[in-house]
Amino acid sequence: MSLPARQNAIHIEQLRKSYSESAAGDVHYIIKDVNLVIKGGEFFVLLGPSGCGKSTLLNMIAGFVSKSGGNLRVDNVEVDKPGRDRAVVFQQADSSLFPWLTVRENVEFGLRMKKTPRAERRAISDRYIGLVGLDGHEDKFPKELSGGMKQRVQLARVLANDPAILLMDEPFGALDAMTRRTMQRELVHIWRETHKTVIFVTHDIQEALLLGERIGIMSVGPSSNITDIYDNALPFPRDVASPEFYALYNQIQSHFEE
Ligand SMILES: Nc1ncnc2c1ncn2[C@@H]1O[C@H](COP(=O)(O)OP(=O)(O)OP(=O)(O)O)[C@@H](O)[C@H]1O
Repeated sequence: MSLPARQNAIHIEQLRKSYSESAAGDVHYIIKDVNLVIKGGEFFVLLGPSGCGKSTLLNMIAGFVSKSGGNLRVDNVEVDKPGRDRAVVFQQADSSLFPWLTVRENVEFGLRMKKTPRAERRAISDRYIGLVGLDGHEDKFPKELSGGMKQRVQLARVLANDPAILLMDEPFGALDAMTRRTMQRELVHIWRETHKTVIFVTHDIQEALLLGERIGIMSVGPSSNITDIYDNALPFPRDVASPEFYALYNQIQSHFEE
């Protein structure tokens, strides 16, 4: 019998994406020949400069963007559309929350769609509202919340639907530094508690090192690719002031210099 941590693995082979083909038949690839295996339960960070194709790759795994070539399988099933096993957390929580619903109603929205009984819905929303630190705010509307609180609601809503794979596209990019640090800590806590597979996109090296078990470096586009993968076995909670953290930071930064 396979262990739960082995499920939800993602296999990517020679994956390509192009949006255009010139009259001469030249193909302009955004990403080209990406090969990657992500283990179930792993926290994987995709790190790369702006415009290199991180979101494109994430949206292909989500099933929002079709591939132009290669293979992309989740649990050995080829991805060709979005699925309940995968959920995306976007940078802007505003666009994903319903302004006319309270925090609790937003968190329970997917469960309502699935016709989960009321008592069960309540128990699940209580759990995740608590997990993201929003106890006491259940009856507030999005307009009454700060940016960080809205991002927590988005995360609680995604978690309430219990996807096996969390696809996070610079989810803390719009937050102030202190809130961002708190959210990073909470995400690590949630990941260690729920054993979900996480793919987290960022262009911030420190964020990548605070979160990831492995960090995949994407090259500058076009025809972007994952050029290097770093293992990050530093213990949690990670200490940005430790010599090991600093050494790994410098190693990764050297990719983006010149
Ligand atoms: N629908 C589209 N049609 C054509 N080109 C697109 C489309 N979506 C993205 N691109 C191009 O693909 C490239 C990669 O974009 P993508 O958003 O994946 O990069 P990114 O690494 O996530 O960038 P950032 O860090 O700035 O968010 C960019 O050059 C972008 O212009």
